[in-house]
Amino acid sequence: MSEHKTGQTNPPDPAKARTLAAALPWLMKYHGRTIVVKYGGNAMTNDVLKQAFAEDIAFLRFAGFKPIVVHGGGPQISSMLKRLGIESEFRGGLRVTTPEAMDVVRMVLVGKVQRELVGLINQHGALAVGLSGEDAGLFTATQTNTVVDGEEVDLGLVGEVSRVRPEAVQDLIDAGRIPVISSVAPDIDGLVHNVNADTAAAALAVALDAEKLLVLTDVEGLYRDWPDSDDVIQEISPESLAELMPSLASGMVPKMAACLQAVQNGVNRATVVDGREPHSVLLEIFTDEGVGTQVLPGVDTKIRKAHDAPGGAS
Ligand SMILES: Nc1ncnc2c1ncn2[C@@H]1O[C@H](COP(=O)(O)OP(=O)(O)O)[C@@H](O)[C@H]1O
Ligand SMILES: CC(=O)N[C@@H](CCC(=O)OP(=O)(O)O)C(=O)O
Repeated sequence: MSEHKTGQTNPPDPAKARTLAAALPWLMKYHGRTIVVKYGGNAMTNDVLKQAFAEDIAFLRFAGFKPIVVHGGGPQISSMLKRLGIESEFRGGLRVTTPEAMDVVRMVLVGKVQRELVGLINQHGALAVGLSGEDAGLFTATQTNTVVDGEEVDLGLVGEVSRVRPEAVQDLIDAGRIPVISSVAPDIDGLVHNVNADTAAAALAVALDAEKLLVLTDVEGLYRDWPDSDDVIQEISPESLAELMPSLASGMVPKMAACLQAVQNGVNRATVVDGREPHSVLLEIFTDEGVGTQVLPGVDTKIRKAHDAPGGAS
């Protein structure tokens, strides 16, 4: 016996259809294209944001894109180091990493943050697979130091990516999976180094010839006159960004260096977006302008008022 329910239903909402139809140009543009998304630790501080991020990544995959997640976890590492009573400091946006701290970095990134992201994405289908730079030779690191105020600072077990073997990631993408990658990597002798996640994401985007590098963080984009946050750089060419690099501070140094490295080496565009905004990944990909800072060749620098600045759009 069949049962029929009667009662009030809402009429179909034409606005929903318009929103879907408006996405068509971007669906066509990015169909089958590789997009590397760097998810920063500062943009994963609450559950609502994390769930929205996982939905966005699954959405991209079901829309026919090839998303790859490279994740950070700086604040999560700092809080674990603090709990364990291990001191740590940042110089030039990078964590000075002792062997003792390195154990914690690896444990938090691979064992905690990566596992959590994989679990959240897999709530939308059995798609995500976690890897680190140690898996299948994905990244080889070379120890690196930094220069702060003209002086070289020894960063300990910090590496930059000197070689990428993207085959394992490519295999996963070809199988329709979503790789979720932690930024720790061995050097040629097998000693594991701490790699900034922005740096790792850029290296992978270049090696995979990605269409786009999308970097989520906890600010609206690159502020022109930081620490003043009234004016956001909306678009900038690699040449103008290279000129700006020496004036940048803290976490923006590796982030903008990563965007520059990506665009200078064949990635079509790199964008820094505000990960405090739920669904910022979809907003950036399916919107023409006004979201974050885009680094792309051949543009004049374009500035806009910050959304939360006096006189800014809201
Ligand atoms: N010019 C700038 N524009 C925006 N943010 C800046 C700038 N210079 C420094 N910052 C700092 O960089 C931070 C982002 O880097 P970081 O903390 O490493 O983020 P994430 O964890 O997302 O990688 C911002 O929260 C801000 O404090
Ligand atoms: C060398 C270095 O600084 N490594 C970073 C790795 C994590 C990271 O990059 O996390 P975010 O993306 O959240 O900043 C660190 O130890 O914090």
